[in-house]
Amino acid sequence: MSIRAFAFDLDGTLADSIPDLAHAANAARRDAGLTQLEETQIESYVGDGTESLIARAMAADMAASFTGTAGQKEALARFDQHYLKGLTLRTTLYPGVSSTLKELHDCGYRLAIVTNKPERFTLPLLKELGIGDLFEVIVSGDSLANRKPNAEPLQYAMEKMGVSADEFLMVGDSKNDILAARAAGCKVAFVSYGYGDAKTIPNADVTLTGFDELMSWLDTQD
Ligand SMILES: O=C(O)COP(=O)(O)O
Ligand SMILES: [Mg+2]
Repeated sequence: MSIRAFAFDLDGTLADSIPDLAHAANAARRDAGLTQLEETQIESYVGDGTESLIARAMAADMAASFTGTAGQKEALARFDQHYLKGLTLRTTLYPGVSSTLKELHDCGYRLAIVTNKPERFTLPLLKELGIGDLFEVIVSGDSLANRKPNAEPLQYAMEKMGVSADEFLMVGDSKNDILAARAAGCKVAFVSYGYGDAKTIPNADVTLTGFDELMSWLDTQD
């Protein structure tokens, strides 16, 4: 079966959102009287949703988890305020993303977003980046009971678009994207320019070093 539909991860795949995420996380740390962290350190905390990002960023510890303490809730509220004020101050689409998405859309492929980012950030971010109208399904980290690496968001997107797993390709930059695709039984492309650590990433069906390589890979499939 050939590919008819795509699910795209957002952070680290379509958009380089670290500068604004790091700025907001550091602003939440400043509000709590903590020192500023390097962007690269905050980058390593992204991928499991905003609550995890905040728990890790406030503790400066990858092993920290969000347990809903008063301090974490306060930090999350502060982060929300800061991030919503500047979702796209320094966030940009990666090279080739806009043109490739438009080409896929014009060719009749069905496009979805499957991100762990909460909906309150996902929807305005896609709009500000000028690509929101290209997607017929947008599944955020808090849209359903489970998020990636669970199969549920991909299964939901496939059902909404009426495509089967062998017609569906997940494109993402993290372990969660690959595990979710495997759990849902669909193919997966790993983009190596994102935030995932290639050393810890399970095997994907294809690795793309640039987003526009998707078109040439697609030509090889049937
Ligand atoms: O916000 C996150 O934790 C990650 O978002 P992503 O799933 O689009 O990479
Ligand atoms: Mg990602």
